[in-house]
Formats: sequence, C-alpha cells, structure tokens
Amino acid sequence: MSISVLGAGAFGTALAISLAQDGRAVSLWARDPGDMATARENTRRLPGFPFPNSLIVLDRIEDVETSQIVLLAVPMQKLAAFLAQHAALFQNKTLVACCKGIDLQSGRGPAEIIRQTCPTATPAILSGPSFAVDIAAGLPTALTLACEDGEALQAALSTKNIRLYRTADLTGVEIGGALKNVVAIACGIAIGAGLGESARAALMTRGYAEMQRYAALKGAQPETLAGLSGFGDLTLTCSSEKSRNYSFGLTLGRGDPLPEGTTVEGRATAKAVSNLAQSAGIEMPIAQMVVAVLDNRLTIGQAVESLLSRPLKEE
Ligand SMILES: NC(=O)C1=CN([C@@H]2O[C@H](COP(=O)(O)OP(=O)(O)OC[C@H]3O[C@@H](n4cnc5c(N)ncnc54)[C@H](O)[C@@H]3O)[C@@H](O)[C@H]2O)C=CC1
Ligand SMILES: O=C(CO)COP(=O)(O)O
Repeated sequence: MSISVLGAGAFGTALAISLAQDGRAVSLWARDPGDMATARENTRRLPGFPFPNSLIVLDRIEDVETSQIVLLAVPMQKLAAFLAQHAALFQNKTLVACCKGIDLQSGRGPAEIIRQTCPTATPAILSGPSFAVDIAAGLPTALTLACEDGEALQAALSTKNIRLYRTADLTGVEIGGALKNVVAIACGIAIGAGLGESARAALMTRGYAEMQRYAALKGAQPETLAGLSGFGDLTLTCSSEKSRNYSFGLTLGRGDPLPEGTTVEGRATAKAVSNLAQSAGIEMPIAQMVVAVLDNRLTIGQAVESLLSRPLKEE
C-alpha cells in the first residue's frame, strides 16, 4: 500500500524518510519543491538527511491518487484551504493530519475540517512528542495515532523508529497537540524573562489543567490527555529549545526581535482557544495571558501579576 506525504516542511520530510527507510513506497509532494528531486534531500527545511531510494518526489499533486493513505503535513492555518482546493483528489482516502493546532477562522481542529471538507475520507490524527530532526536521524520516538478502527493504519505507519499507540479519540489527540504549543510559548516567556524553573513547572501543570478543561468541553477522554499526544508532547515542547513554540516564547521573554517565516503554531491556536474558552465560559487564564502578551495588551510583568492575583482556589 503506497503512502503519500503532502507538505514537505521539516515534519512531512522526516516522516517520509522514516517510512521509506523501512522500504515502503512513499511519495512526498511539496508546493515548492526547489531542488529536492535532484538533490535527494530537503536542503531548505531538513538539511543533512538524504532521501532513501524508495522515497519518490511527486511533481504533480494529482499523482496522490495512487496512494490510499495520505499524510497531511501542511501548517494548521493552511489546512482548510488546502483540503478545499484539492478535495476531489481525496475521495475515500485515509487522511492523516500531522499538523497541530486549531483553525483560527473557524475554531475547528483538523478532524472536523477533514470530515466537513472531504466527507468520504477517513480522518486520522498523528501526534505526540517528536522533533522532525529526531525522526529523520532514526532516533526512537513514540506517537499516538487516532483513528476509528485504526489497526491496519497503525501497522502501515509504524516504522523502525516510530512506535505508534492507537486510540479512537481523535478529539483528545488533536487538543493535546494544539494546546501544548500554547503552554510552551508561556513557558518560554517565563524562562526568557528570568522568572525561573519553578514558574515553568507551575505553568506546565496549570497549563495541563487548562488542556483537560478544554478537552472535557469538547467531549474528549481525559486519559487521552495523559498520554503521548497530551502530557508527553507538553513535556517535550516546554523543555527543549528545539521547539519553535518554546523558543519563540524565550525570544519574547528576553525582549529580542521575533523570528519571521517560522512555523509557530501556538500563536494562532492561543487566539483560537481563548476565543472559544471565553464564549464557552471556561477558564483558560494562561492561554488568555499568552494572547494578551502577543497582542501587546499586557507586558509580561502585568501578565504574571494578573495570574498570581487570581482568586485562591482548590487545586
Ligand atoms: N517540525 C517538527 O518537529 C514537528 C512539526 N509538527 C507539525 O507539523 C506541521 C508542519 O510543521 P513543519 O513541517 O515543521 O513546518 P515547516 O515550517 O518546516 O514547513 C511548512 C511547510 O508547509 C508548506 N506549506 C505551507 N502552506 C502550504 C500550502 N498551502 N500548501 C502546501 N504546502 C504548504 C511550506 O512550503 C513548508 O514546506 C505543524 O503543524 C507542526 O506543528 C509536528 C511534530 C513535529
Ligand atoms: O510538535 C513538536 C514536538 O512534538 C514540535 O514542536 P514545535 O512546533 O514547537 O517545534
């Protein structure tokens, strides 16, 4: 069964390399392929990792038709338009969203976007703690694959260095992956601003409480949040400078110029989630403070003061 990966950023490229290293027929499509096909490497997004022989670079997205399993590795805020543009190609396919976030315009996660845009497709979500460079380097990783009746898909996407755990809770998996990025920005801000590691631990723990609250609102299973796609990814992303979300927060906290052209999914997702939390009447003060700092409505000092002066409550 051939597999296509659409979107050749760092993550899509790393997944394609790992899948192809096991000898599967894998194709990788990029909107702007540059010299990928001749260099046999993604020199712009994932340099230093040559493509295995069984990885084919697709010229035309229409050629995805030969694959039953399609991995969607475009950034979250591009997913809805991307699927709408190419919906005719995805009839009856298994569409595996590899992006992490909530669509700012519609408040939808990837599964709902897939269901509404490609109703004949089977939606799945691949998420969990993994940096693209680790996967491409063949280092061991464990991720969550969410899909209804996902056993065959789990086998098809497991590789020598990617161990997949299966669940049918698509909502829980996508919420964990989306919200951990918001908490990672908050943690980066705290460390960058010199607030200390105790503050980071507090933000991770109370951020996790926000993730659970939001997940309950959306009908997710609480245990999903405790797994790789929730707690696991929160731990990785809030503690490593390899994370773009954490590093973005660090830069913000230090008051340095912010990076441009980098995929920092937590920025839009923080706004999406705090809009949704506000309209649903649930408390997500950390997400709301991240948005206030990003929008320059509060300084970091004011945001900290606001979090610390909230009414005292039970844990
Ligand atoms: N890089 C990582 O370590 C990991 C990334 N992810 C997730 O994967 C998703 C993609 O991230 P990266 O690959 O790291 O981003 P990236 O910044 O390396 O690349 C994004 C890619 O998407 C392409 N793209 C943008 N708009 C497009 C469109 N409309 N049509 C086709 N292609 C388009 C760009 O040309 C670029 O190649 C994100 O949601 C991220 O959270 C998940 C786990 C790990
Ligand atoms: O999702 C990731 C690790 O699991 C990658 O994190 P960043 O998008 O913050 O780099």
